[in-house]
Amino acid sequence: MPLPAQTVRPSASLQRHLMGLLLGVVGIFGAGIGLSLWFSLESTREEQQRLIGYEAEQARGNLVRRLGDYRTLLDNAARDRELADVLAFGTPEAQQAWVRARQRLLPEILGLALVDAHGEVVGDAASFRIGPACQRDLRRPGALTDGRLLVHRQQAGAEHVDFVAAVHDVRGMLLGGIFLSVRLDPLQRAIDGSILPEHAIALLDAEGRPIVGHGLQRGAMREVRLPVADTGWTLVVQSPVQWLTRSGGRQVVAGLLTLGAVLAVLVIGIVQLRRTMVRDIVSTLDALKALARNEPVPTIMPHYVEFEQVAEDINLTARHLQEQRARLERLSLTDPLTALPNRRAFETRFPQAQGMAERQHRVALVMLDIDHFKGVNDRFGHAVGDQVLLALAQALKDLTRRADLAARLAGDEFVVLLTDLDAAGLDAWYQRLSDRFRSELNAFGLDLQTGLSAGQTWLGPASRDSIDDALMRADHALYQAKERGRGRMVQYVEPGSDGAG
Ligand SMILES: Nc1nc2c(ncn2[C@@H]2O[C@H](COP(=O)(O)OP(=O)(O)OP(=O)(O)O)[C@@H](O)[C@H]2O)c(=O)[nH]1
Repeated sequence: MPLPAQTVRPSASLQRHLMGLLLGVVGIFGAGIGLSLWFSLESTREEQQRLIGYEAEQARGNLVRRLGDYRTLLDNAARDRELADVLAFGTPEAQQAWVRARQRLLPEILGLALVDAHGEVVGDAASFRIGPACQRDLRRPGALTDGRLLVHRQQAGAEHVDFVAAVHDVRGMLLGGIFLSVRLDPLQRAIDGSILPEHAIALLDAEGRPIVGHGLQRGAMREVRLPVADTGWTLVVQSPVQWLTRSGGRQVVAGLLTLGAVLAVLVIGIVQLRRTMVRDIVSTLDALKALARNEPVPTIMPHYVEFEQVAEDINLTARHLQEQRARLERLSLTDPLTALPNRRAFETRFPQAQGMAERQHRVALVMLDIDHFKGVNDRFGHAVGDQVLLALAQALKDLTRRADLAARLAGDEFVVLLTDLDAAGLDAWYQRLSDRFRSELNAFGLDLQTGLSAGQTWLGPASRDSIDDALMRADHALYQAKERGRGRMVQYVEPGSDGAG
């Protein structure tokens, strides 16, 4: 009974497995590249931030020094006893002369004036280049003492920053002050030299309005803000956002190239692995199919050592199976008692004999039957009967040539195909066979009065003769031999022709 076909559904997919592997490697590499990109971005950001921070520090230092210069100048003047005297006791002319003398010494100064204790400019404010906005500022409470720097941008081309220092008498009484307005250009120069050309810088007042600077932008810029001490001002330095430094960019490109190379190697490797594995599996499958179809089994030569043991086992099993099949084939064509070819072997060989007959060879078919064999069995037993059969088989083996064929059809019935013998040769062969049979019986120690009857016919070409017809003719002739007293060979004669019977 054929075994039911079992279907075992596999749970894992090789392709999925390999793809998973590939994705895993890509993921790890991708994460590595992402991480190094992130580090590069961070270090670029930090580096940029550090650079503009350094620029801002430089600019603030320059600015504070420059402001300090003006402040010191003013403070020194305010402490001068001569100024206190001029303010307290000087005539308007003396006060004016004091101012004019100093005005000439300071080219960057826009305005210079003396102020009384109420914040009013002493003398003609316009001639000292003190505008109404500055005068207003001077009048506000605490303007002489709070040290605030005020920026005035009302007049284009005359933008300036105001410095004020209080002047006291020897007892510390407030006499008034000295007022100084400075153009913004020196402040601009103080901060300009500290930054790279592509960077922007600006000085903002307490309300965030620009005092000096250039190029400040809103939006995606890196920025550093530093307070300018004692002023309420803020210094801002900006640079366009640079995402990656050149070396960081190179690192990322190198990482991507490495990832690409690893991917390519992996993909090629996996495709190759799959192809080679499939080839190994297909060749194994081919061998198994050939085995199942009883065809010559090709020797499996696997590519991978992992398949070596399987291939060796299949090759060995195939060899064993082939040997067993050959043995079975031999057995199926061999009579088990006499080891002569059996009826199947005779039927297999018969077309070859017909071919010979077709090629003008004389091929004789002789059917043999042991005389009174039943009686031998009955009198001496089956074992002796077997000995008799073996004696005839031995005689047939000895007296048939390689091109001939002797087979046991059944029981005590044998058949022989003989090539290239004429009638006389056949008779002689029959005689030799009978004699040999008897001597074989003697050799077995059997003294039996038995002989051989034979019926003979010539084979015709396949187109006009068949195995059944030929056997029937030989059998008919054998029957004639029995009829005529046994122990003889009779040639088949067509009914109606001479000598028929
Ligand atoms: N010992 C033995 N006997 C067999 C074997 N096969 C068949 N037989 C016997 O062979 C005998 C065949 O006898 P037949 O050929 O019919 O009769 P016979 O006595 O030979 O008579 P004739 O052929 O007319 O001379 C039967 O008794 C079978 O039982 C076998 O393998 N061994």
